[in-house]
Amino acid sequence: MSSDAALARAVAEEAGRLLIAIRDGAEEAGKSLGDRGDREANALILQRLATARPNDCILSEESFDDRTRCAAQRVWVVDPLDGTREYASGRDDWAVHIALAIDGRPSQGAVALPAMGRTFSTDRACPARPPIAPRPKLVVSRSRCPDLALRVAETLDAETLTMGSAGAKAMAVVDGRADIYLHEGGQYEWDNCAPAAVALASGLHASRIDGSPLVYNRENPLLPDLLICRKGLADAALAAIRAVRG
Ligand SMILES: Nc1ncnc2c1ncn2[C@@H]1O[C@H](COP(=O)(O)O)[C@@H](OP(=O)(O)O)[C@H]1O
Ligand SMILES: [Mg+2]
Repeated sequence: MSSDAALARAVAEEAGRLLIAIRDGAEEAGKSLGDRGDREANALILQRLATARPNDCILSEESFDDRTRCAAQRVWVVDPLDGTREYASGRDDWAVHIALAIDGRPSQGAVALPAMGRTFSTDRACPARPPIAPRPKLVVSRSRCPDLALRVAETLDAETLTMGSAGAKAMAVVDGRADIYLHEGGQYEWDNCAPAAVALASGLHASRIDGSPLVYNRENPLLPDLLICRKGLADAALAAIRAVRG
């Protein structure tokens, strides 16, 4: 039997190949293409996880949540297509997220970036990251950039980069293309559970913006803010967030 991380990686890559094939062959575009990608990737992931781990629960962005998962220890937290609007507009910054939360902790998981041909997972060695530059790079949502992030960038004298998908942004910090990913204003557990699991496993800081731990499998899956960054920047980023929030 494969490990939970290897399962997450294999299923995320398979869903990624399906999403690429759907987009390459699609006659539809825009929202209907995004909806089809969400739906078909979700069906594939649910089927694979149910077969491989029949006793586990699943929380997916694209499935009805009857909350039976709330009593379970092991819950797969799935976003079959994160960055749907980027996927549907032909961009590369979208991801497949598959994580396993155990007792609410983001324990194992994978983030596939199919259009970039890359998959990151909790069981793969942490990539060598360059030293933190004097002017760190802070990556933010391209369509819902929070004012807080811009003000923190100013406080830290950081350069800002914009990108779609929480997974794509978090993996940019994992592989050293960016140093900080900061979000507030709304996200759900499926948007950030796999990114946080991979970030933590690769030695990064990942928390809420008040510095408290990210906790999953809550009754209400709203998890509206997060900070993922190089450990050496965490104190400065949290202090800047506190200062800006007042
Ligand atoms: N303010 C907000 N409210 C709800 N969801 C949000 C949000 N900001 C970002 N998200 C979700 O977080 C994911 C990454 O967003 P972004 O690209 O803006 O960083 C997207 O997931 P989906 O693409 O799965 O819907 C998006 O819907
Ligand atoms: Mg999402």
